[in-house]
Amino acid sequence: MDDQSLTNGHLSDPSSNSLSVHSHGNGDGNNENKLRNGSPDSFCDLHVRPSMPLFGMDIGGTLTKLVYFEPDHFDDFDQEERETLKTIQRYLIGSTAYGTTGIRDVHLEMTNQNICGREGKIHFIRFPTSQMPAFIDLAKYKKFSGLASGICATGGGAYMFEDVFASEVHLQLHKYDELDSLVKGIHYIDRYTLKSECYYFSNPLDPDNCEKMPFDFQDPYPYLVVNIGSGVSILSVRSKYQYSRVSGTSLGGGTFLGLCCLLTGCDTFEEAIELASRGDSKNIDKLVRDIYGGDYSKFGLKGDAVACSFGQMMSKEKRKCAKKEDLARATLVTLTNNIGSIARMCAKTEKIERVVFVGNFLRVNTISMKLLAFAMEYWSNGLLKALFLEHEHISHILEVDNIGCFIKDEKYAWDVWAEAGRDSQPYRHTTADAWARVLEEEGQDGTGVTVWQRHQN
Ligand SMILES: Nc1ncnc2c1ncn2[C@@H]1O[C@H](COP(=O)(O)OP(=O)(O)OP(=O)(O)O)[C@@H](O)[C@H]1O
Ligand SMILES: CC(C)(CO)[C@@H](O)C(=O)NCCC(=O)O
Repeated sequence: MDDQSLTNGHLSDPSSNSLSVHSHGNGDGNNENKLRNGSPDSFCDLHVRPSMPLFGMDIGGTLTKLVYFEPDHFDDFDQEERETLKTIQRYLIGSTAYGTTGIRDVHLEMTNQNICGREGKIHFIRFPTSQMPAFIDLAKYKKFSGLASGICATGGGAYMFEDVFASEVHLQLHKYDELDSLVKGIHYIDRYTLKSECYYFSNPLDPDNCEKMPFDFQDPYPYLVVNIGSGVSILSVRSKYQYSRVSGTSLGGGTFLGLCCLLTGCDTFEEAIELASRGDSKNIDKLVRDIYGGDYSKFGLKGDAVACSFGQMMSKEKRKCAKKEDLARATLVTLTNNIGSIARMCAKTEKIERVVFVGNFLRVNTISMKLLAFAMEYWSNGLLKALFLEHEHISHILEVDNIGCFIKDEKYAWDVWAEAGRDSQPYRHTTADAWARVLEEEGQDGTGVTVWQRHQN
């Protein structure tokens, strides 16, 4: 359905996302991003106050995701910061709903996290990006800028709202690439041992025995990531530090929601999914048997496979009696199957067997997850495995991971950054030579490493 995106991987220029550690040779435009840890250029310009140490944002095309790392204690903050933090925390943790559209997903909370040497809990908050003006007012009112000069942000909105944050909230958005963030977020989960994060559906072809099962994600390479947000990005991940965006499609979660609202008059994603859960897409789609009267055996197409999505709607009579539940279900199935089919082709081209589906389109959406599990298994004769994550919007986590770059003390900053960004090994390197050795140990090109220096306060 989206041929162009199958052939054109839209790769971000690796050199455009300026990071603290640069290993020369990454910006060779060879369709591959080497994931590097570090901070943006603006790190060099920090002065007076460091960046907001406990927050990160992912400002997407539909939803803005905010993470808050609640430290177990505030001992290492000064009095003024402590007061501001407590005010913000009272507001954030004191409630699970903010205004009419902001939500804290309590079930996603991650306890016993160690971020940059601090123990604490990670909270996940989301609100529609369309509500950004209200969030900006709130950030002004709660004096976010009293705590820091900047905040780490990813997603397209980190670029779009950069100026307004600077002028209105007096916060600099330290920008991170959204796909770098996504891959780092996924890799963060192997440190989250309290609960199994990754899962799959056993027996996806047998609805009565199809069950959610934990999947050991300790050694996952290579794998494909299909990030279903407003649109869809597909990445091939070869190692912890190497990935490429192999494809994408504009027919994504935003398309489902937009079309569903148009066709059924619903207003929210939850409503759309609820309608779909009660609908039957067979009343809307044309199946192979509606065309063949049974299977099309020569090419292995079963009679109950969809031959033509929305094909019944060619008939005026059928349109008249189409129920909104059926329309919602057909929209969901159409979008999901199309994404599944593009994912399958990418997996084949990339010679990859594990496909991790993420993105908020999958939130409260077991229908699509089971459909994807079915499609991967059925159409690949059991070769491909569809995997899912409890934190389906995993990319937020990155920003917390980068907190190390922005804490106050220069020496400590480098240490915790190294710790946070480089597995859990306690590296103690602050020079370019030392970083070059670290990169080489990890099998990366360590030549020509430069280390950005932050201005002394
Ligand atoms: N409460 C919600 N409101 C709106 N959409 C929702 C909601 N919950 C789930 N969704 C679905 O999730 C999609 C957005 O997913 P996600 O937050 O991963 O993407 P995004 O970051 O906004 O988009 P992109 O990455 O393309 O910029 C929506 O298009 C919709 O299909
Ligand atoms: C533009 C982004 C990356 C924004 O997150 C996403 O919505 C997307 O991957 N859209 C699909 C674009 C395409 O490849 O056709």
